[in-house]
Amino acid sequence: MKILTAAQTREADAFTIAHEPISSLDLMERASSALVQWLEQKYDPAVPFFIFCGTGNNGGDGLAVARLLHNNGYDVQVFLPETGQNLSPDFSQNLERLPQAISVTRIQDMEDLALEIPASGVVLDGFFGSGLSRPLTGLYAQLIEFLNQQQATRIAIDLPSGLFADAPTPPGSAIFQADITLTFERPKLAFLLPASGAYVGDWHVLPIGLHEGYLSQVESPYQVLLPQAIKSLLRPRSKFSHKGTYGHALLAGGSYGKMGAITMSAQAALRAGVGLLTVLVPEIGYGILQTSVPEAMVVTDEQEQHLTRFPEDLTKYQCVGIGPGLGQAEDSRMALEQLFRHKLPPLVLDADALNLLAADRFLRQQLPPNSILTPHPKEFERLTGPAIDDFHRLQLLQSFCAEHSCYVILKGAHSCIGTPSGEFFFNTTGNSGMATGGSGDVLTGILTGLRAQGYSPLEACQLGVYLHGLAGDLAAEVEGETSLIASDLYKYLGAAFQKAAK
Ligand SMILES: NC(=O)C1=CN([C@@H]2O[C@H](COP(=O)(O)OP(=O)(O)OC[C@H]3O[C@@H](n4cnc5c(N)ncnc54)[C@H](OP(=O)(O)O)[C@@H]3O)[C@@H](O)[C@H]2O)[C@@H](O)CC1
Ligand SMILES: Nc1ncnc2c1ncn2[C@@H]1O[C@H](COP(=O)(O)OP(=O)(O)O)[C@@H](O)[C@H]1O
Ligand SMILES: [K+]
Repeated sequence: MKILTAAQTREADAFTIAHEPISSLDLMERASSALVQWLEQKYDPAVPFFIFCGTGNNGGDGLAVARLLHNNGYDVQVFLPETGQNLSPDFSQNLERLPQAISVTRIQDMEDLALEIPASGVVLDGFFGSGLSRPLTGLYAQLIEFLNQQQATRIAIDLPSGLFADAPTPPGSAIFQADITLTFERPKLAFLLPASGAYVGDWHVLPIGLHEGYLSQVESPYQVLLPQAIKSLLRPRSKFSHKGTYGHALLAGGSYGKMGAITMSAQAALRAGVGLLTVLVPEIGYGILQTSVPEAMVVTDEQEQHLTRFPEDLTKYQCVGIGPGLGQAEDSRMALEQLFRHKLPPLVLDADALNLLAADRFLRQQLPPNSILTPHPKEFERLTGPAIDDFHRLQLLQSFCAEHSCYVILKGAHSCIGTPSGEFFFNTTGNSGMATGGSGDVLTGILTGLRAQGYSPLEACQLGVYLHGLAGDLAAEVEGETSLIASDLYKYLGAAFQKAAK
């Protein structure tokens, strides 16, 4: 699903109004009805609503929601800061439509707000949405600060006020700290990035019937990965297939004290459906791998504690994954340099393989095209140099992928796949239980297993991040986020495949 910029959202709005056709006021009514339907499913009429409105269309939504909730028996109070700003026509119309019985408090300064908001109440933020043009100051900033201190549930309409939808918000700006954000039609880019996403809380997309004629043709480099798209990528196994049908993968890594990393990758590659798996480890890993992953074949380096060379001919493998637990010894770096000189099957590079690449510009330039790299933000910035903010990091991602013709999975709460052609795909599965050592090693195994089965690099990245996160979500339902550990991720991978195929 494509993500739209604030400017594209306005175009979608205007296109829908012109081509459905529908009046702007009726479109606002449709958006507000979608909000109310969501709210009524979650809260009963005993819950009081405190609705704060700006003077644009986000405020218009707030007023329409106030009327609709009131008409359905909810206790609603409205608060309108008076800053002398222009009123949008739909705001004015909804103000006229507001039933007399609803209490409206006009606020010129904070002293006008003698208000106790009970913890059981809900605060709705309708100050600003996609029309924010500058950081909030003055009365709006003071009101946001007041609301952010309340115990009540804070819900943002469309976007937390003060947050830019698709540009960095200057640090220190006043931003509504939402518990929940109910956004229209499409998630906003800011929701998916760590600094801005921290203000959004749980977000839900409410469809409001924006025109398909616009949505299907609009160009956007940003997309979110949703279940339908993932389902269509999964290839069923065929009855007369055999282990050769599903590829032979090689996973290389492990070093003294870090054999767990490559062991978990191996488990994950197998659970991802690869036909045959060989694991290349230093001598010290032989017994460990043979005992803990009996399904895998094991070849060892003559060096006891870390890898120093790769087999000359790797062409019998359909994918080679390198990095988990590898370490950064100089002879491991040289082995990688040697490796890049040969004809190679598709590569997945993670962890210390990335750190070795980062430390050696020459090595980076030899990176075989169509490789998949899976850095977390620190590993990523070792490769590209520091990012000023999350949006700049996306620019760095775009140029790195283009320069090296590779696919990079920038890992995080919404892992982002960058492609050589400049697209970004954000994952929507996963949870903070996965912030635990070894989670990334499991992802490397999944990607290697998928790529060996013949999935294209983009398909493997999309399926890999989605299934990895889904396994985390299914594991968290049983184990809880706190107790989730990386080995749960491959244990629940089978259930994730099954759920994704439904
Ligand atoms: N298609 C959809 O998705 C639909 C969207 N809908 C809703 O419309 C919302 C967008 O509405 P909107 O364009 O009127 O913008 P909104 O955010 O209300 O504010 C603009 C006003 O605020 C002002 N202003 C800006 N920054 C400011 C600041 N820092 N401090 C003070 N003032 C500031 C700005 O003034 P200006 O920049 O011109 O000086 C202007 O007057 C959207 O989020 C959704 O809720 C639905 O109703 C229907 C379908
Ligand atoms: N808060 C979170 N929400 C969702 N996924 C997360 C979260 N934190 C971490 N993850 C996922 O867990 C994995 C962590 O990878 P990484 O940092 O490389 O771990 P390790 O090096 O310990 O294996 C990534 O795939 C990341 O997307
Ligand atoms: K808002």
